[in-house]
Amino acid sequence: MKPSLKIEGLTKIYASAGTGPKGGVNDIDVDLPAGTFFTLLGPSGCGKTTTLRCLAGLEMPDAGRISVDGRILFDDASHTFVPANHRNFGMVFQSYAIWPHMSVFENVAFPLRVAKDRKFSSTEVKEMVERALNTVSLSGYGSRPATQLSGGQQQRVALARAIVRQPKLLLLDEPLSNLDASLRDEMCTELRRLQRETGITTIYVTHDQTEALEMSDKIAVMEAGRVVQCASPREIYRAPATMFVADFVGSTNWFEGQVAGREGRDLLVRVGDGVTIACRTDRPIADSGTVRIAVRPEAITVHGDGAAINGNGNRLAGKIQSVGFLGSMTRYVIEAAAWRCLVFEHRDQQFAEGMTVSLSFAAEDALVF
Ligand SMILES: Nc1ncnc2c1ncn2[C@@H]1O[C@H](COP(=O)(O)OP(=O)(O)OP(=O)(O)O)[C@@H](O)[C@H]1O
Repeated sequence: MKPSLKIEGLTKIYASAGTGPKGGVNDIDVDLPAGTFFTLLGPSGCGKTTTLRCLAGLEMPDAGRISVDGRILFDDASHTFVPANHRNFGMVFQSYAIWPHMSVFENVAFPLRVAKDRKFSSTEVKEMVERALNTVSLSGYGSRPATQLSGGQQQRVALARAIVRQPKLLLLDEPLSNLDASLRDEMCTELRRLQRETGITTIYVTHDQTEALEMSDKIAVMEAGRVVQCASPREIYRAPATMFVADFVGSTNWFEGQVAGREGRDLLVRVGDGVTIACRTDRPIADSGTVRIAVRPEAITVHGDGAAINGNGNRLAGKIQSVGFLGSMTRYVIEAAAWRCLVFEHRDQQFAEGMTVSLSFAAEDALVF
């Protein structure tokens, strides 16, 4: 696939008024093939919006280089900066900013009417607006006043306006955060469909890990102005590069213990009196010292006391502390070797509070940090 967006060493530091930490982003590298749905994911203040604003041309970076389809938009070395209105990017922000005094048609036509680099004939405008409205499933809504639309429909109008000029890049900053939960789910699916159909390279900003995992081809997890891992949703979830990523994306059980040696490909870690966890790891970890182990709640299986457990892997004795019925799964909180473990099981509830049980999980599911 041909490359689309390339960001190299992007840095934007905001001068802090006081002595506190400086905000912004530091040394961001991203290289995406055309047509990627790419998500910047991280907690509040980690630099997602700053990165997006630098891409949009709304912010002047301090250093680095940004190019789209080989066209350089920013390069500090050659003092290149293409202003926002010459980038032809579509943008949708949290407050989707639909103009209430205009019809749906005029809202979507707006970027074509104000375009400085091209004049569009009225036939072109009509065709382009109708195509955009059709893409967001709002054909026939053109003459409606924008104020007579539901929140979800207004969001679609904002999207239609963003894609009407068939932009090279679509920039979305938390576009679903003002919608209620069921509408958000629907728009998640809709956005993904729209992106696949149009093939527009999309940069999506969110702090919601579920949205990120569900929609993205690739995710960059950000922490304190830096990208700490950039990978597919599966890899981010299954092989988090740092404790921060393991903690931020999905739920994790943490154990802490002393390295007790190695057995074949496994590192053995003592996490309690006579309790050792085997962790399959390729990371270079010293044969002594303290480490932390992360195990996902769904990687653990609960067995009845004394039940035969097939196969190799880790075994811990435990006691059920609480049971929660969540419809499609059961959530157990279990005390095991003085650790509090969260377990998600898709089987119907089989164990009750206070029962003695055994937990098992594979060495491959015990990630060591
Ligand atoms: N104009 C500005 N002046 C000074 N500091 C800023 C400015 N804009 C952002 N910052 C700081 O830069 C850091 C990154 O902010 P940014 O808005 O990019 O984070 P974010 O990840 O998008 O957060 P949120 O999810 O809350 O929107 C923060 O520490 C923020 O306070």
